[in-house]
Amino acid sequence: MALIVQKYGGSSVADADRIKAVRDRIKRTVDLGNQVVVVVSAMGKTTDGLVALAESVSTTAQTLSEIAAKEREMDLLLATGEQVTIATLSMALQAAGQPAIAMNGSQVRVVTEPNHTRARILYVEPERIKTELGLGKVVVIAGFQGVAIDPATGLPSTEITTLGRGGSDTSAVAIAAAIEADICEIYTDVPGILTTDPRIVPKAQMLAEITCDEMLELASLGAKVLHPRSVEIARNFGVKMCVRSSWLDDAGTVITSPRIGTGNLQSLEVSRFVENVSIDYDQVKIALLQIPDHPGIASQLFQSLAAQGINVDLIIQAVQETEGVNDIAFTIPQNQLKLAEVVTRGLELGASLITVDANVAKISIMGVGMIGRPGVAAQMFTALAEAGINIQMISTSEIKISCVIAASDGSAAIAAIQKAFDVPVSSHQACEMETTASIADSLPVRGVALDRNRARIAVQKVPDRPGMAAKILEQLVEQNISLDMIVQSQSDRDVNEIAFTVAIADLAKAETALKQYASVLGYGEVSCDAEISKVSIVGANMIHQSGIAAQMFSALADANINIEMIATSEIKVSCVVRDHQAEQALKVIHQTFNLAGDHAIEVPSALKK
Ligand SMILES: Nc1ncnc2c1ncn2[C@@H]1O[C@H](COP(=O)(O)OP(=O)(O)OP(=O)(O)O)[C@@H](O)[C@H]1O
Ligand SMILES: N[C@@H](CC(=O)O)C(=O)O
Repeated sequence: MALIVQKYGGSSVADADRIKAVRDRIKRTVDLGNQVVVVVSAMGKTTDGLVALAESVSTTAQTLSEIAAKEREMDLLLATGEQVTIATLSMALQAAGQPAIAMNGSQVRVVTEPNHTRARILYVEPERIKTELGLGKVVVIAGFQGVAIDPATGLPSTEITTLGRGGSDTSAVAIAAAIEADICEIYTDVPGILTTDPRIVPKAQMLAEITCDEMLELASLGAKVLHPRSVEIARNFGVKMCVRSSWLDDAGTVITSPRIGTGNLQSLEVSRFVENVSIDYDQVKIALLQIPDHPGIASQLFQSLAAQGINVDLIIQAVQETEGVNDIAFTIPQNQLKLAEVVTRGLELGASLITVDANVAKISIMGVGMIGRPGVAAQMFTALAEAGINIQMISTSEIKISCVIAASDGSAAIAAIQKAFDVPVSSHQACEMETTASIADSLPVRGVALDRNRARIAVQKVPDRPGMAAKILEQLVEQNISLDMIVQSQSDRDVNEIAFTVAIADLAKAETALKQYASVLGYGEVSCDAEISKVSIVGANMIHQSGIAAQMFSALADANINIEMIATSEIKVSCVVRDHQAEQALKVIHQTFNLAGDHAIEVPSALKK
């Protein structure tokens, strides 16, 4: 007998027929002798409808207190969607002779931080669930919602919170962790995790398994099949997880996590954000300043480096204040400097200047908990600034932030970061992410994701001195704005550009916050662009092969797609492109890495529309 959590997404419970199909699957699982806890989303597109309803009767909140008041009511409204599903599914089970009980987040006591519309789960009380299971019932729980803790008493209040869109996956995994379930099965409308979104590339291929790190990157990059925070909890608590179709009996995709969970059940989503810090002194930085901004430049450069077997590590391309030109900077191992310099200079790409700096080090912090927590990057930059250390280059991924600094600042930087985050130092190698089980037969690129929900902000003429990146980020952290793909490229001028992407919904708020401080902090224009998308490749085995980024850039160049920003990490390369070319970008990249299968994936919920 196993204890199983099954989560059914909106598409799986979209109407009465689907609810009956789900009922039958639950019953079959119970009849096999298992105990089952079910977590559900709102039916179909109910949540979208509720959001639209709210917008139709209210105005945009202006002040912070208006925003807070509206967000509280928004949570009360949105939480009703999931309650419809739990009650009807439980009734359907009872009618089929299966004892069941429906519970909302506050009845279970899914206790969250007191933040409306984006609360994080603090803990889930397992007692009531276990009691009902003991009585032979299926427990049907509303996902996406909880009850806020009362900061004054430290006890649960009566305030309803929601976890942010897509949050029911997170509810399911948190509940699985709390009741120590044997597995958490996520049922959706696709057969599992695919190499990309089958709605854009129908011949996307199924992955039998994927590592938590790969999944985290993909999920944060727009593969909405899993909420990134759910993967974070699964990884921290060692929850076994799989993604399957509620239309099929196929096994689906297993999310593997080699680590034994070390999380604290009393602070499920808010335990340690940063797991370790590492420093790599074997780095040389090459920067090409003011090269023409047109398709094919990055491709030519990195193809030529790859052809010589040069192992490029970080690649950063930032936006430039001058129209039509870009800066590209990258790092490579020390012993490849001469060759890389010859290759780069020989290409004559039209850069106004090529600079080489052999006295640099890369300091990185890593941790799955930093996703969606803007404060972590700011804290890192502040720690470096307080130690008087200048950051030359920044590149971020969802779970890692890397800064290039002067090699002579290395030990002071490590000490500052250790103090700020109370984390151990790992050797550079040990800090690498987990790789897939069978490196030999696993492709370097496992998935391609597209995030169309992003806008880009570039802050120009940022004085090149310690503390600037931290101060800029702090403005956004104060507004609770999450940013990603932070890119700062180094120029030889005494000013830098810092660019990053934010959710489109946060763009106006971010722009206002940054413009307010331009004169105080001494930076130049703040430019915003909502017409961009981010396309990314992810693969845990990417670090074992050179030329992967170059291959991606070439695919884009061949399709005449201009790359406007680049950021890389060990297991990911992200490019910002024009939004109208985004789907094409995803398709050509998927094709260039030969990721397509031999048949089209059916998405039943999409067929119905
Ligand atoms: N790499 C990927 N693998 C699988 N599906 C993907 C991928 N990238 C994007 N998707 C999309 O994710 C969709 C499933 O997520 P979706 O949020 O719609 O599920 P759901 O089961 O209705 O859950 P919920 O209502 O809780 O959000 C698929 O229909 C697919 O279009
Ligand atoms: N119903 C919520 C939560 C979820 O489905 O995961 C949403 O649409 O975002």
